[in-house]
Amino acid sequence: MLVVGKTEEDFMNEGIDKYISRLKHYISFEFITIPDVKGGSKLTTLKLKEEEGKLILAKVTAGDQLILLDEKGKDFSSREFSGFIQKKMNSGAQALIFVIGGAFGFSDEVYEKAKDQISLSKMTFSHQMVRLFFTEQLYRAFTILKGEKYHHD
Ligand SMILES: C[S@@+](CC[C@H](N)C(=O)[O-])C[C@H]1O[C@@H](n2cnc3c(N)ncnc32)[C@H](O)[C@@H]1O
Repeated sequence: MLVVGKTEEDFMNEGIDKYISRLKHYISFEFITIPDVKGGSKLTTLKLKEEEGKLILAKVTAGDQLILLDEKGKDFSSREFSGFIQKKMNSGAQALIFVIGGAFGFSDEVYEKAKDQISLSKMTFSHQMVRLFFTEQLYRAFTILKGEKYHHD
């Protein structure tokens, strides 16, 4: 998973770490933080997104699948999302790279490179909150795939 900028709130870091450690029972999982762009506050929003976009794309190698978290993306139930993950794992991708954008979202270059866009809700969450919600949903997806008693519907 790739995120832009550090998570500042300890209470969120605690939650994110909890789900990442649970996730690691099922998959090899890496949480990569793209550092804030230097002098970012002096850049226009467009330029800032372009600079962040370059840093994001620099982490992607051939065979990786880029999947963006985006409020305008496709929405899933948790069970549907587990099916999506299973299909992706069967597709032979080298790695699935889920990306959470910065405060202003993604550049056009990042959208062009992305294979899929996933929405957690039509509402916009802070880029920090989404890290916590999404690590929990990923964990939930694996418990569904393994038939474990975590998800109930
Ligand atoms: C504050 S939002 C950026 C909003 C910005 N208006 C945009 O155009 O994308 C920061 C990041 O959090 C993630 N995000 C926020 N709400 C989301 C949602 N409902 N579903 C999926 N991702 C979301 C996205 O990765 C987004 O780039």
